[in-house]
Amino acid sequence: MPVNTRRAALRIISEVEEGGYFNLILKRELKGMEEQEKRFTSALCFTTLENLRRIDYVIDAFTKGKRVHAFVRNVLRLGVCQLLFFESVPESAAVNESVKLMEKSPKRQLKGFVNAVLRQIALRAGDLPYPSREEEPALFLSVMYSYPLWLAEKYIREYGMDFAEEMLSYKKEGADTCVRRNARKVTAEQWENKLTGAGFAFFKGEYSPAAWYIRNISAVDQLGLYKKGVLTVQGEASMLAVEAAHIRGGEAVLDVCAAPGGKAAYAAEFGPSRLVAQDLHPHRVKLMEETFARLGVQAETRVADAAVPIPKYYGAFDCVLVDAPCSALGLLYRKPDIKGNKKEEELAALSAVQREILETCSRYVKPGGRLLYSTCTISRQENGENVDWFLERHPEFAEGRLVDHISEKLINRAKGGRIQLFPHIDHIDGFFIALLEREGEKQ
Ligand SMILES: C[S@@+](CC[C@H](N)C(=O)[O-])C[C@H]1O[C@@H](n2cnc3c(N)ncnc32)[C@H](O)[C@@H]1O
Repeated sequence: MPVNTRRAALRIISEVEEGGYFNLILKRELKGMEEQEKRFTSALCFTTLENLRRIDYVIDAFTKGKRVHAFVRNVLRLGVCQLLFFESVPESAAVNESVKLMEKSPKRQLKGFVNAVLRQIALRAGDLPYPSREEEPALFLSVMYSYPLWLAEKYIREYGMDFAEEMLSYKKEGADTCVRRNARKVTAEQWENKLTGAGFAFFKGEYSPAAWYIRNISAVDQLGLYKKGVLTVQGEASMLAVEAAHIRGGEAVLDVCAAPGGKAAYAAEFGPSRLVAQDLHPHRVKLMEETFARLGVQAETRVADAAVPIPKYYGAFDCVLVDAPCSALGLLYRKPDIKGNKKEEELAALSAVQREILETCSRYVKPGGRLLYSTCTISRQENGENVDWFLERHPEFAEGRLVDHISEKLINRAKGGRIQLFPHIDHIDGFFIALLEREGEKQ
């Protein structure tokens, strides 16, 4: 593989390290490359970021904890990544190509150091000094699967070591994109022909009747069917959250954390007479309006803080969706660039906001109506504990029968009105869904 691929990879991981968006930087750097070069560069960056803690642990062990300049560390990271995870790259190429990256750099005087460190690591590749699973279980999980130590400790505490390891070691297989048919633009009968006509290989989702997976597509927003609004990209777990709300034709529906509009657009398919979709951030409301325009969805959109009461909404909605801002731990398995940066303090702060939003928005539910609380996280603090807290304060609400509104394949996993989905068990995003019903006769 020519040196330009590794140079591009070096620029990408350096920029991500400085806070840049992986997908955007990757897209820029891949422009103009041959297909094979694109595949190698993407895989090298993805694998390096996905295994960053493990790679750094190895580098630190072989540089005896010395401070290593950021540029040199990134060169070493790419080299170690190839040595540990790329069987197709010979050891000599992994080392020599890394040394070449040093040659034209301001740190070229350290190319001997890079050469020596990588050669030592190559020699010990089958026998690296990782932490012991028995003696330091949390450190072992954190290093081997490259997650923050606090998260490994939390998962061990909440789920036990074996389950925690299954969660943290899970990797997304394949490159399938989950999409939803937009019933406004294409009938169920036309749908498969449309996908076939566009040359896609595709298959149906396992849980949601609306979920379809298209194999190996990139730049979805450039596809004709996407631009025309025939399909939209949405995770299957997110579809399940909307289905759990069992919205019926003619109902008034409010989505209080709605941008960029995925769930609200799906909610529209169930024929509400009124759909209000709001979000805190004006730029995200704009994105949502673009989504709705593309899909032909009619909704009242608004910028609003869901924690601040709107008295005219009291008792006005049959169904209120609270798809709360959350720590997104359920998505980390497919987000190599952010999985290592999550901060524990975030969780308590988010839980407080989620409670405020639940408290405020529960008032908008009509007697006999539903409050659907969802997050894309795996954190009891943000999920079950919030629902317990809410139900304790609101005896007028009770858990609904989620089993009536969720795929048969998930019935055993639902407890009362709630379900926690796990990527390593369900092979979809790690969502939490809770269906809460307000007592009283539906008018
Ligand atoms: C999980 S995302 C929503 C995804 C959306 N429901 C969908 O399916 O496309 C959470 C949203 O909550 C918004 N948000 C954060 N704090 C909020 C608040 N206090 N009030 C309203 N929206 C808020 C964020 O801007 C973000 O768009």
